[in-house]
Amino acid sequence: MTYLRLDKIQKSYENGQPVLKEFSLNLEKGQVVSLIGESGSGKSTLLRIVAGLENRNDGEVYLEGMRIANPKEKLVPGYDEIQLVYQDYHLYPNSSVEENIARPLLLYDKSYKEKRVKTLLKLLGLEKYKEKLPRQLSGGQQQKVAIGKALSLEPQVLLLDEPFSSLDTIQRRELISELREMFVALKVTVLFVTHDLDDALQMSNDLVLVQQGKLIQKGHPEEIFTKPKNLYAAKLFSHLNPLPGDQHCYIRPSDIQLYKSTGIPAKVKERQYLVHYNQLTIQLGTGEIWKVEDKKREFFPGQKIFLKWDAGKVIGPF
Ligand SMILES: Nc1ncnc2c1ncn2[C@@H]1O[C@H](COP(=O)(O)OP(=O)(O)OP(=O)(O)O)[C@@H](O)[C@H]1O
Repeated sequence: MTYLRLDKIQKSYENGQPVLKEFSLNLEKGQVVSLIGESGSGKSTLLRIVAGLENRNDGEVYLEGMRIANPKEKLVPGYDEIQLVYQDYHLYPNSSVEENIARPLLLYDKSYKEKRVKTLLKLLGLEKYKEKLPRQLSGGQQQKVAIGKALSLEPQVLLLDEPFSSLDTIQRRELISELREMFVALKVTVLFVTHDLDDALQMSNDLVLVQQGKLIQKGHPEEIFTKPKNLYAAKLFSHLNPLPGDQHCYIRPSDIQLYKSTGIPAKVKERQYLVHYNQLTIQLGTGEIWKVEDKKREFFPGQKIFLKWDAGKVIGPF
């Protein structure tokens, strides 16, 4: 049986356009999936529906066969088994790290509570900060506390709604790799929402792309990179150069080989130093402006350049 099942979810807010359109997705136990979509594509709405915190118009959510009720059907909306973590940490400002993590366990047995909090502090590397208040911690550490708080009830499903947006790139990368290991160790099923492909790739190999409330494509990043279903999926991974005479087909900068004498001629307009290559802006004889990757860093503005690519790498038509 599928562990977490989202079945044809439909959602519109009052008098509004549909925000989610027949959205279906199946997750296995312990699977970590990154859901990527532009701002306004319905990602947060979807997570709130999965958590049982937002009413859906149609469709169902099941966790191990148990139907997740809409908030209007329940006295206390939401489920202990499904925890949602947001970007803003929702921590108790006057409680220590330890107390924050213990807070959802108020009604639990003291020895269980102590054991659980100790385990989470250790897993999250927060032992030495356990007495500190949230404001005495960095953004990354505060986010760890928020995740610890969400994990204290031993949820089976953790929903992460852009939880790292306020952190800088290095903090994000480190935190994501630590959390990824922890999620595997705890066998928790995770749906991670982001609009950042890098964050998504750091977190998991299972990607789901959402556009305007619809699931566009899901699968391994390599599959989406080589066989994107639409222009949005294709553009997520790199710039696309439109083929001359066929504006619906494209070639990626990384799939173009550069030569000094044979191939399709172009002229180098600009050169930008990037970490692994120089990005060249070039103009083709037909007038198109393209981006290409000069991995050997050998071309300069004003120079002639010649291009070749494998017809199999052409993307589209879209
Ligand atoms: N409570 C609400 N009432 C009315 N409309 C809403 C409500 N919440 C969200 N929306 C609308 O639903 C659409 C989807 O919003 P949602 O927050 O789910 O998208 P998102 O993909 O999470 O966006 P972002 O990445 O910016 O957080 C948007 O057009 C938004 O304005």
